[in-house]
Amino acid sequence: MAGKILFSSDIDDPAAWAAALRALRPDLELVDWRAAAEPEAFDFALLWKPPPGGLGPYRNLKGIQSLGAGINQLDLGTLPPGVPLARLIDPHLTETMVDYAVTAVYRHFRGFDRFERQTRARRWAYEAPPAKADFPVGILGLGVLGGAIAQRLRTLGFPVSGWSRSPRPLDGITLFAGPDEFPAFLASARAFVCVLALTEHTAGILNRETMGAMPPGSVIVNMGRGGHLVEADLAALVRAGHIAGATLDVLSQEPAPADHPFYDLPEILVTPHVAGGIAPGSAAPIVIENFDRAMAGKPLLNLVDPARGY
Ligand SMILES: O=C(O)C(=O)CO
Repeated sequence: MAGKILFSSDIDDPAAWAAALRALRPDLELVDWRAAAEPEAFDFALLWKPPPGGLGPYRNLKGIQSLGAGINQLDLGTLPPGVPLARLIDPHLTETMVDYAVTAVYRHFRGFDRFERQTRARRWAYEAPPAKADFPVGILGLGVLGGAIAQRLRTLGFPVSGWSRSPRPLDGITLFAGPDEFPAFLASARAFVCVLALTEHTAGILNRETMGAMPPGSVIVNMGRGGHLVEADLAALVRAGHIAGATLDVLSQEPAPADHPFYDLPEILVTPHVAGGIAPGSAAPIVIENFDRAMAGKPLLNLVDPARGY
């Protein structure tokens, strides 16, 4: 069915998206919000964030597709009530998230974080290469992304554990579920990779108490949302030497202000929310499928449950 799709993102390219959709479905017109006249003519929206001024004027939307696996950047409370919202899960996004997690884990595992600092300090300090058996990795969040990261790390030879709110069986991964098993999970690893959805239950889950319960020398990789981590607590635990380092792709404020304390801590590497890549060529078929479902009144793929928050 022909239709008109609103596009809004400050990081994705509207021309590339228009071309990718047109190549598959010439009857679909994608219009960037800056060029959008007649808001009531739009059927569907493809968004990283809503346009300034919100979606109120776009009264006839039948579905909204996030341009990310996460949806918190959309601020659910500001979206039109009753319009279904979908997360974006596609092979390119998953692969780029897996690549990022593996790179960050290896960087800490092989001590590149320390060697980078030693290089700048003109120091040569030999260390015997470590064994993976001594570097178990714990994954917070075992959805599509967490599951793929856990399996890849396991294939690479790391002992892997995972925690999710409800049990998610995964081959070869030591599983922990729910609040009762969280302390045992925190004791089970040396590197912790967070890919949880941000909800009222997971906000601030990496805090003084939980990171303090991790084995001394643990490292944190956060590629979920900035709201998962209490930043002042991480800074304090790094200064105290309990947490050895962190690789953070997401912060509570993005872009981070130039005076953010993490910029002064050599143990912390900040990347500018680049972990997951969205490629129009890869994701366009999923967007089209969800457009067609929305127009037919069918449930969207990767539909967000507003009560659950993801
Ligand atoms: O897909 C998302 O939500 C991301 O934040 C990717 O990094």
